[in-house]
Amino acid sequence: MTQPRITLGVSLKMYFSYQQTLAWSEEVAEIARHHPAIVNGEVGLFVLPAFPAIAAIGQIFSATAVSIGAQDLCWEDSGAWTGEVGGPMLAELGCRYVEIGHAERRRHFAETDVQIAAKLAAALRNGLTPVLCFGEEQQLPPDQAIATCRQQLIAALSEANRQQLRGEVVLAWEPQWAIGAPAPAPDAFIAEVCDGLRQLNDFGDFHFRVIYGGSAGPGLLSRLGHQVNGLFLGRFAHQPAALRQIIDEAAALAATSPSATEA
Ligand SMILES: O=C(CO)COP(=O)(O)O
Repeated sequence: MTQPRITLGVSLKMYFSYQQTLAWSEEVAEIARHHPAIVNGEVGLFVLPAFPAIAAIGQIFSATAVSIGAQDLCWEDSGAWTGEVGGPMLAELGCRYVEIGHAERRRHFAETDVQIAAKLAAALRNGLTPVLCFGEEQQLPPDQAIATCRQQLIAALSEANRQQLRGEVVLAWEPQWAIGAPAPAPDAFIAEVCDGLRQLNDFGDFHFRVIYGGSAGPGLLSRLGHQVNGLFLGRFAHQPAALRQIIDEAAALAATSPSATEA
């Protein structure tokens, strides 16, 4: 599958009820069916609902170019793991993506670097694209933020490297202090850290896309331009009209991407 020029992801976290998730998905599917940049694949959109809604939204998005995924997975594929969901079942349900290591899982569920690394390996083993979340806890100068993120990435990719797993990994950089905040991190800071992250090349043989998350919403992508490969959205995608605006911004950016002008 060719790579989209701009990638947009939405995690619905645990905000919506089951019925709200379906209603929101119907509206977003309607947008996606008609939006040229989604239809032609220049802008990629993936949606990560709560586990029980995966099958139903898979149906809703089935006639669109929107991909679906999960917000977590078990590091084991099957067996006596009460309450967990394994990669094989996610793949069976039509998931293309799976989120790993979100700050809320690290904080509230005490997920460790070792577990996150094992989950990332499980995702790749099952043909799922990991959306690897990482980011510094406190506000730091850009060079220190990059160094902190680098350590997290080395840890998260270590098990996949050890098992010589390969594939595409979406790097969702989310400074923890910018998650759930009124506004995203400052534009210049995002640009500098994303640039630094893209230049890191000591992680192994993966194909990376770097997307920014943390109170991202309409307007941000236009301001950042080609400094990011896309956005990972939370609350500010809850209104389908706001998401449509972000897709419009992504489409405008995709049309001016270096690879677009070369083509
Ligand atoms: O954590 C995020 C996406 O997973 C960002 O959430 P908010 O945009 O709601 O801060």
